[in-house]
Amino acid sequence: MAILITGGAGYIGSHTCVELLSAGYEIIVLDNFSNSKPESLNRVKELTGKDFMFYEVDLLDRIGLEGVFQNHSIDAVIHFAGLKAVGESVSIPLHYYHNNITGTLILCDVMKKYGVKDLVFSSSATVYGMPERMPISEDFPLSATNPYGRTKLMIEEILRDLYVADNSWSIALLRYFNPIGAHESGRIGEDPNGIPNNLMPFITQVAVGKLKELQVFGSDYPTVDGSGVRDYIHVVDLALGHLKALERVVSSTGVDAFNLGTGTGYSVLEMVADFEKASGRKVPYKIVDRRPGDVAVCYADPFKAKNELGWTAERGIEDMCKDSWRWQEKNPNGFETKVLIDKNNKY
Ligand SMILES: NC(=O)c1ccc[n+]([C@@H]2O[C@H](COP(=O)([O-])OP(=O)(O)OC[C@H]3O[C@@H](n4cnc5c(N)ncnc54)[C@H](O)[C@@H]3O)[C@@H](O)[C@H]2O)c1
Ligand SMILES: O=c1ccn([C@@H]2O[C@H](COP(=O)(O)OP(=O)(O)O[C@H]3O[C@H](CO)[C@H](O)[C@H](O)[C@H]3O)[C@@H](O)[C@H]2O)c(=O)[nH]1
Repeated sequence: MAILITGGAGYIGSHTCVELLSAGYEIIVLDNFSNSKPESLNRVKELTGKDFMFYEVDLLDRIGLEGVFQNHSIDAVIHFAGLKAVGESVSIPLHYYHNNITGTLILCDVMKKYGVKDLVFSSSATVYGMPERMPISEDFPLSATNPYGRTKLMIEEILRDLYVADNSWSIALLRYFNPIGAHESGRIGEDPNGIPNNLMPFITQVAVGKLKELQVFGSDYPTVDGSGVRDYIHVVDLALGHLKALERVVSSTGVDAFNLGTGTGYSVLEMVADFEKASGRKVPYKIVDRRPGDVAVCYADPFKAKNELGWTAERGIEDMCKDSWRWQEKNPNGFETKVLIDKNNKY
């Protein structure tokens, strides 16, 4: 079976490519490298010993995208491509709406034209807005608190409308909780641009000495120690969730949402302690004010994914911390390989 992976050079996409290739799927990867590096795909090849086709194409480039569908007989699409930084989405909302929503509209239209109607979409737990209770199940009310979250919510609704209009589509909306960790080889992992927004890459960059100290956003939440609680999930477990969702979309029709989380929450201070234990490094931190827009606690009810997809997260917090650290320690500059320049400025 041939699967098109949009955004396949990114953090979750590259780990999913490894699992798909290892399971024997043929993959075709598309990315515009707006938030990733070609080196991640070289390493996917290295890790699996398998080759695949890659296209440097932007989803907004309809002609380029059609070229991919003309060259390959695609059976299904896993759609990761999108911009994901919450703060940036508040500053440049039009760019986020255009990239994420128009990109998805063009993708679906081209899929329709080429008779490909099986789709796995990267949604997010952010579509639950400020939930009133925990754990969060898929039937909770949906809302968004920033433009990024609204793109996910709008795309979910667009995909539901698409199914209503043509019920031969088969779509899985995967609502990820907080992906962390890396492939256990330490060859691929998360490589954020600039100062990380998310907790784990910030912690690893403090531990490796690139950043001075972690700022813990808030110590007065109604949680075990006052810091925010989240459902951290190992990126390899998340990747494996996509294989299960893929099996479902290719064998049925409908549109359905699934939480991909572990069902267990950890506080920021617990994460710091677990990371220090797993890495043997100190993570200096200071407590600062709450970050605007953050919820106190967020964790999944993962029952539906277990029941209907046969998927459960298996890797625990120790593996998540160890693997995040191995990746950071072996690749202090992410995928940027050192380039030696001689005195004549020649490579
Ligand atoms: N990482 C998280 O915490 C998280 C949580 C929930 C949902 N998600 C969603 O999962 C998906 C993957 O996330 P990730 O963490 O791997 O992010 P990522 O930025 O590492 O990967 C996304 C990839 O999509 C590519 N891309 C973006 N716009 C594109 C376009 N117009 N055309 C072609 N390629 C494009 C980027 O270059 C990048 O390689 C995203 O849709 C994201 O919103 C991520
Ligand atoms: O430097 C930091 C960064 C984060 N945190 C805290 O660590 C926890 C996790 O924060 P992240 O930024 O890593 O993750 P969020 O849960 O805030 O958000 C992430 O997960 C959401 C889904 O649950 C959405 O997908 C969102 O886009 C994505 O960034 C929060 O309590 C946050 O306040 C800190 O204390 N210091």
